Amino acid sequence: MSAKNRVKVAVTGAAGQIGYALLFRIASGQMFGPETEVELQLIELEQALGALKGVAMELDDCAFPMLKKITCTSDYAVGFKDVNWAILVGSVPRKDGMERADLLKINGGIFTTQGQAIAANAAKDVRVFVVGNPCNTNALICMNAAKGVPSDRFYAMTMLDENRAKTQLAQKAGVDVTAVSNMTIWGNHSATQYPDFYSAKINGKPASEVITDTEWLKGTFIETVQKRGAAIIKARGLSSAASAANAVVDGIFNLTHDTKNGDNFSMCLASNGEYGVDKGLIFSFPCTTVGGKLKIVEGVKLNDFSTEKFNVTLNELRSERDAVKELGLI
Ligand SMILES: NC(=O)C1=CN([C@@H]2O[C@H](COP(=O)(O)OP(=O)(O)OC[C@H]3O[C@@H](n4cnc5c(N)ncnc54)[C@H](O)[C@@H]3O)[C@@H](O)[C@H]2O)C=CC1
Ligand SMILES: O=C([O-])CC(=O)C(=O)O
Repeated sequence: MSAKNRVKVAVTGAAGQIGYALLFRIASGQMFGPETEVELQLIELEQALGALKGVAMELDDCAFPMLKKITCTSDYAVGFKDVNWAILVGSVPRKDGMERADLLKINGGIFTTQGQAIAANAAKDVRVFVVGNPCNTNALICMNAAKGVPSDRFYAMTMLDENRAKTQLAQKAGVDVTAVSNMTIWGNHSATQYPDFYSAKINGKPASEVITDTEWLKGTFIETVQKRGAAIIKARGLSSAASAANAVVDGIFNLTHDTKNGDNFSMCLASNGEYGVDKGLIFSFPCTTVGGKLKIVEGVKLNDFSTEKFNVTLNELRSERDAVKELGLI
C-alpha cells in the first residue's frame, strides 16, 4: 500500500508526561490514519533536549512504518517550519502560591512567541491545538499573536472532559460507554466548565430520562467532571497524562474525520457570537466536522439550569480575557 499523504506535526513540551504518552500514538498512525505518513518536529526547552533525545531514540526503536522523520529542537523557527499541525502541550501550569496574573504573564510570553513563530514558519494550512493550561486563554493569546493565520485554526482541548463525562454517565446508567453520545462540554477547560447532561444521549435517548437521579446529575456528576483533574493529581501525585494524550488523539481525529451518526464532540474555538458568546473568545462548544470543516452545532436548547452554568464559565473566560488584555498580551 502506498501512502497518499504526509503531515508535519510540531509538538511542544514533547519530553513531558503528556508528550511521552502522545508521540507514540501519533507515530503509530492512530491520529491521522494508517495511510498518512508523519514527520514529528519535537520542541522542548534547551534543558530538556537530552531527555527528548531519549524519547526520539525510543520512537526510532518502535520502527513505526508511517514515521518518516523526527526533528528535536528548542528553536521555534525550526520546530514550526512548514508544520500542518502545531500541538502546544508545553506550558507552565499554576503552582502553589502563584497568582493568576503571574501565571497568565508567564504563559502569555510563551504563547505570544509561539504564535508569532507559527505565523512566520508554519504551512499555510496550519492548525493549532492547545493543551497546555490555561488552555483556552493560551489559545486566545496564541491566536492573537499569530498574525495572518485565520482565527478558525486555533483550538483548545475539552476532549478529556468530554471523555470523563461520558464514562461517568455510562457507569451511572450501567451501559457501555459507547452508548453515550452528544456529550457537550461548554466553556472553559477549568472547574467552571459545564458538562451538559441535558443534551447528552444514552442509546439515543436524553441522558436525563435514562438517569432519573436528577440530584446526582446536577450535583455529583458535574462536580466529578469539573474536578477530575485535581482528583487525578491527588491520587497519582502527577496530573493526567495518558488520558490527556488519549484525548489529544481523539480531539484531532474528530477534527480531521467527518462526524458520524448525528453525534457531536466538544472543542474550544473562537466564537463568532454563537450562543451569545463574545466574538473571539475561545469557548468550548458542541461541534461536528462536515466535509472536513469544523462547525459549531447551533440550536442546542439551554434551560434555566444550563443557562446559569453556561454563564458562570462564560464569565470566567471573559475575566481571563480581560486580565490578559490588561497585561497587553492581546
Ligand atoms: N487541556 C487538558 O485537558 C489538559 C491539559 N494539561 C496541561 O498540559 C500541560 C503539560 O502537561 P504535562 O505533560 O503533564 O507537563 P510536564 O511538566 O510533564 O511537561 C511539560 C513539558 O513542557 C516543556 N516546556 C515548558 N515550556 C516550554 C516551552 N516554552 N516550549 C517548549 N516546551 C516547553 C517542559 O520542559 C516539559 O518537558 C500542562 O499545562 C497541563 O496542565 C494536562 C492535562 C489535561
Ligand atoms: O487539572 C490539571 O492540572 C490537568 C488538567 O487540565 C486535567 O487533568 O484536566
